[in-house]
Amino acid sequence: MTPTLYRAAFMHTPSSPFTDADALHVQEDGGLLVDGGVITASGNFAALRTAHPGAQVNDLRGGVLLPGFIDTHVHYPQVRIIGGLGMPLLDWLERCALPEEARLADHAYARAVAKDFLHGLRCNGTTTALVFGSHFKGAMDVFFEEAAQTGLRTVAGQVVSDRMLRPELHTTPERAYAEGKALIERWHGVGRARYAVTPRFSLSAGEGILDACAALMTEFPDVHFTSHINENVREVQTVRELFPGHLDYLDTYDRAGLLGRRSVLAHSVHTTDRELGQMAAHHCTAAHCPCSNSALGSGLFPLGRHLNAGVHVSLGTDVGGGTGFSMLKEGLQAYFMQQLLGEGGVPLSPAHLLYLSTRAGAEALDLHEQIGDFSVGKAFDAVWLRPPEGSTLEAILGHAESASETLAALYANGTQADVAQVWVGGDEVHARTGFKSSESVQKQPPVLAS
Ligand SMILES: Nc1nc2[nH]cnc2c(=O)[nH]1
Ligand SMILES: [Zn+2]
Repeated sequence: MTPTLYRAAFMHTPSSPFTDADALHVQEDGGLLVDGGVITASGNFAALRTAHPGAQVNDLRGGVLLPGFIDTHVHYPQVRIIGGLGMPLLDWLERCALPEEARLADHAYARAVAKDFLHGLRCNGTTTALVFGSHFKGAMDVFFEEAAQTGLRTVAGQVVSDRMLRPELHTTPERAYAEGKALIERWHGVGRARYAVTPRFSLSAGEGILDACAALMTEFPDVHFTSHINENVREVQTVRELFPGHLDYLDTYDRAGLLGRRSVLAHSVHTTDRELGQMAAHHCTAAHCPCSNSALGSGLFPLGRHLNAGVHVSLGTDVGGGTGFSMLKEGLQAYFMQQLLGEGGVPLSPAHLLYLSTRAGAEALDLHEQIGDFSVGKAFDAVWLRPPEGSTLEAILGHAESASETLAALYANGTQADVAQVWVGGDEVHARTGFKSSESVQKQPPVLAS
């Protein structure tokens, strides 16, 4: 097939702005040559055009092209209950989340929810997600089937628990192991799907369930692990009471043998220094979910303490405790919360926000050799942000004087309405009306005027 040369103003962070002052890479009139879904050359458009005269040009000027967003904590069964405000975590679970999760016992209902959920991801420019699944195996088969239809990259797992939720959401260690094994064998590594072993949290998963999870991870060492940790003070206190012989919340996962390079722990708001030290030693990731932490009043994420301890941090929307699928909004809320911490906060630049919503997620999932930025050899996973004509964001971008200003404006103002087109591995997975790649795109000067 003829390679495609994408012409766009693009930005990406091939390294971390937390450790590299020059992490933000910008091409104002850039070119990305894509062959077989993989970026084979990257640089200035004119130079690439000369070097590759036979390539088919896809002109994406008039917007900004970013690597596809990577959401590292989002719940599939909760898409239809986004917006339950005014409750702390445990009340919200009981009143909003769990009744809806019980409805996914019905496969037809689960399929409709999966479609809504996957649509929410892709129309917000999210190309990869670490997905907290359903308690029901059937609803997970349905989810993976639907995800394969969309072309998105998903790392997802059946959620397992054996106490303190609702009886219909409880399983046994034997069933958790058997159903997890069947799902891994059917879906892990098939197309763009991967599997994550997913106990809901230690509050609802006794030692037998955690051991069943560990057995799966021993048998299938390249699967992922995800759960919640230290989100809410009442939750932390209850876990302490349920595991009197353990040092702390992290120790409940650690002693079961669940922590490693591919472990992503969501929230981590009330984490102790001992736990941070152990998370760093195990190379775990903390998935920061700032909109959810705000909506449920869980607390202000201590980003500086995580970074100082050497804990990797990524970003998650935590739909439906969170307030929607937009990783732009999540980045902005992460910025707000560090601002609110005053001197204890980490000042986040636009480059940090881009890194947290793209490359940091790829690192969390150990997929950074394949996705997360626009380096040569990476899959072409991308989101083209192009504000609608007449929008405020269009006016702001037209007057931005630097790449950093443009990026800040995108995070401060961008919404789903600005997502014009989305690709995974070079395949178009979403196009706003009027922006199909088969249709001719209106030619406009680059937003990043030099
Ligand atoms: N935010 C959030 N925290 C949890 N802890 C256990 N389950 C959940 C959930 O569904 N959402
Ligand atoms: Zn969650």
